[in-house]
Parts: sequence; structure tokens; C-alpha cells
Amino acid sequence: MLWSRAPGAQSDAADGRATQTWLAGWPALRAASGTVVIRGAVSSGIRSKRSPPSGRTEGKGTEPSENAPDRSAGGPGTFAQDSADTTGSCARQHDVVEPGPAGPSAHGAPFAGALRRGARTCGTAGSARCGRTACVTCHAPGLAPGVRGGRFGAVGRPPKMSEGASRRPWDTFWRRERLVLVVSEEVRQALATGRPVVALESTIIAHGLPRPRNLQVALELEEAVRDEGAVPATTAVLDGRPHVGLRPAQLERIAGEDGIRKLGHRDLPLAVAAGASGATTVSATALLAARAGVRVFATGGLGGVHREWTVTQDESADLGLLARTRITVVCAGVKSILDVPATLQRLETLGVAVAGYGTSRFPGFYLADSGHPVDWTLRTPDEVAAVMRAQDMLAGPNSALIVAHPVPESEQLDPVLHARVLADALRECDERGVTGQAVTPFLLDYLVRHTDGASLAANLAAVRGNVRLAGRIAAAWSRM
Ligand SMILES: O=c1[nH]cc([C@@H]2O[C@H](COP(=O)(O)O)[C@@H](O)[C@H]2O)c(=O)[nH]1
Ligand SMILES: [Mn+2]
Repeated sequence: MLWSRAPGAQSDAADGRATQTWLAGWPALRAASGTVVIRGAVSSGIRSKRSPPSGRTEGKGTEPSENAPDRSAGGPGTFAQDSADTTGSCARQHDVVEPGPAGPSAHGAPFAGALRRGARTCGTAGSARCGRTACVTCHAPGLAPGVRGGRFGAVGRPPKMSEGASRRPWDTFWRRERLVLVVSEEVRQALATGRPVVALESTIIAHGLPRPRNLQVALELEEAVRDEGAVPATTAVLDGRPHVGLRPAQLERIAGEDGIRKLGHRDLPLAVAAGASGATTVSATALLAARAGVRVFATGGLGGVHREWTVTQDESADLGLLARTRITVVCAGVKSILDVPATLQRLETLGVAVAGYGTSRFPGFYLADSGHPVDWTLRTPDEVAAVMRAQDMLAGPNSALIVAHPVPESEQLDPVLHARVLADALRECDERGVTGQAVTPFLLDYLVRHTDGASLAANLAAVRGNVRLAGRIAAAWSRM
């Protein structure tokens, strides 16, 4: 069984170095046909349970620019080597990998190059005030500035895989540099020029809203971000390739295709290796967005601690990921189907900053007020941006900032109806034995069906408001 990766291979053929952008750090071969064959993963038989057979050639031949490394912007997977004007720009010194001859090198490596340490000034525009820039080369989460490249221990060809311990430096090199992320042209341009970008998740589209309304909503949310002068970056995995920024046809796939999985961050490597397609939850979106250099993210309601946690231990992976990802999430609190006070407690334990936006009450997703207070209130996008800057300046753990933005009271779900239908939904969920990833979509769907769509209206009102606010926060951040 071979897995073909035709879209990537197309651009690989056009530019030997383009392969760097998204081939993961595993042994890869490029067949003469231009098809990328993944070894190792193939023999291990990783397959997606629900996704259609891989090899689908979505956007075939139309994406070379998305796959090509952005050498001018310090984009993902870049070995940026242009001599950018560094005035008012990031002055960090990067290692440079000089590309070898185009085409695959020995040992299946798609590229052989030589490392020159500190040979290039970053030069990303607007990055002079480091710590709040879109420069992923300098500021990829999890990488201390300047660390990039510091672990390289070898120059020259990658050693043979059989060379055991001596291959480690190149191993590290591969893992670090072969990012699998596909950042859309529009998003990359925006990041490179310091324009505001808002990440949007796709689980709400694929699994949180009924069809065909979901596609309409996906497009509408992107439009709302644009109305605020920001660029939307909807995130999803298509045929094993994580995307930050989707074209309309790709959004359509997420909204309408059968077999689109729900991917938390732990599922990403599995989906990538299996060539699967899936919608990203808050945790997976936050991870990918941050990797791409996107700092602001909007969703409906976060996942959290489920009721009956003592029995099921069901706590969304959103919380743990937000504890170690530097991103600002605008949300209407956590979904009210959850144990809200337990979730707030968990966020405190994990050290995730939470602030109400224009309110001292923690919002309740469908409801403007969950019945629980928040310790901090922010009132303007500039105030939010100031907190983001303070986070960076303090240089504590790479945790998120949750901006809890309530649905307007006039658009919330009737609290009495909410309480009644939610109780029924939880009972039904229990009786049917729904567990794991299926719980949240089940409950959301139950509420839509048993409130005559009123929960959907409240959900949409909340998401819309969040997306708009996120656009304004991203704009304030880009002015910082
Ligand atoms: O308005 C919504 N917000 C958020 C979600 C999704 O629900 C996920 C949580 O799922 P779980 O509880 O299985 O972690 C969130 O990460 C998010 O993707 C949704 O469907 N609808
Ligand atoms: Mn769960």
C-alpha cells in the first residue's frame, strides 16, 4: 500500500526546497512519478478509521505557492535567506541552511544542505519589538528565541539512517524543519507584513453545526473577520496536511464531506501520517495557529470538564493545550453542557489567564452569565493587547489568554428552556452510552433539535460576536 501525496509532490517537482515545507520528519522518498511515498508509516499500517482512502488530490496542481517555503517572511519551514531590509525589523540572527542541489539527496532526504550559524538577520518587518510579532522563525511557540538551529550538530549530508546515534543531529534538524503546516498565501502575506490575522477552528463547522447551514456560517465568520480588517485563518487537516487558512473549496470539504474526523491536538500526528482529513478542535487549532505565528483565535465555547467527571474523567484536551500555548482565545466561556465551576478551577490550576470582556461574570456559552464570577475584566481590544504584551514580557510558561466574551443578553437562550433541555440532553447522552469525542457534538445537536433551533441562534450569535471581537483584538495587537 502506498500513500500518494500528489499535491505536495507537484510543488516538490517545481522546487526542490519546497519539499521542506511540509514533509514530516520521517523517511520520505519521492518516486519518479512525482508521488511522495512515505515509508515506515506505511508499513506500520496507520490508517484513518473514518476518512476516505488517501490519495485524494484536493486542489491538485493549484497549490505550489502554498507549499513553497516563504523565504521572505520567516514563514513555517523557512530557511529564509533573503537580505531583507532590517530597519524596524527583527534583528535576531538565524542559522542559514544553504540548499544543496535541487532534488532528493541520498538516503531519501529531499534536500541536502550546509548549515551556517547566525548567518542571516531575521528581518521580519515590524519585529523590532520582539515577543509580539508574527515572526515564526524567531517566535515559534515552544522555541526560545534564538534556540532555532542551536541544536544542529552537523553540517553536510544527513547520515544514513543506520548510523544510529550519530544521526541524532540530523534527526533533530528534520523534526524541527520539516514542518507539515500549509499556511495559505493570504495568511502568510498578512503575517509577513504585520497585518491582523484571526484563527478560526473547524470542529464547530464540521461537528458543531447542522448542515448545510454550517458552510454558510463558515463563510460568514470569515467575512466577519474581514469586516474588522483582519485576515481569517480557518484551520483544518486535509489529506494529512494541516492547513492554516482555507480556500472556499477547502471549507466546503470540511462542511460537507463525509468522514471528516474531529481532531484534537493529540490526533494531529495520526491524521498527518494516515493522510486523513479532519476538523480541528480548539486544542488542535490553537497548536497549529500558534505554530504558524497567529496569535488571536476565535471560537464559540471552549471544551472543559464534563459533568460526571469523577466517573468519566472526561476533560477536554483544550484546557491542557491552552496551558502550554501562547495564544489568545476569544470565546463565550466554556460550553454550558460542561461543569463550569470545575472547568474554571481547572483553568486556575493549569495557570491559564481568564478575563471577562466587558463583564465580571463568566459567560455561559448559550447564556450571557454562567452564574460564576471572573477575577479580571477587560474593556477594550487595546487592553487585551496590553495583557498579551505583558504575557510575553513576563516570559512565564507559554500559556494562553482566555477572553471570555458573553453573548448579548438579548440573543441568549432562554435560561429556563436551557436548564430543562440540557437536563434531558445529559440524561439521553448517558442512556445511549455516548462517550469521548462524541459527547460534545451529541449534546449540541440535542439542544438544537429540542429548542426549535433557539440554541443554534444563540450559539451563532456568540460565535459571531467572538469573531468580530477577535478581529478587533488582532488589529490592536498588530498596532502594538
Ligand atoms: O460553539 C462551539 N464551540 C466549540 C466547539 C468544539 O467543541 C470542542 C470540544 O470538544 P471536546 O469536549 O470533545 O474536547 C471544542 O474544542 C470546539 O472545537 C463546538 O463544536 N461549538
Ligand atoms: Mn471530551
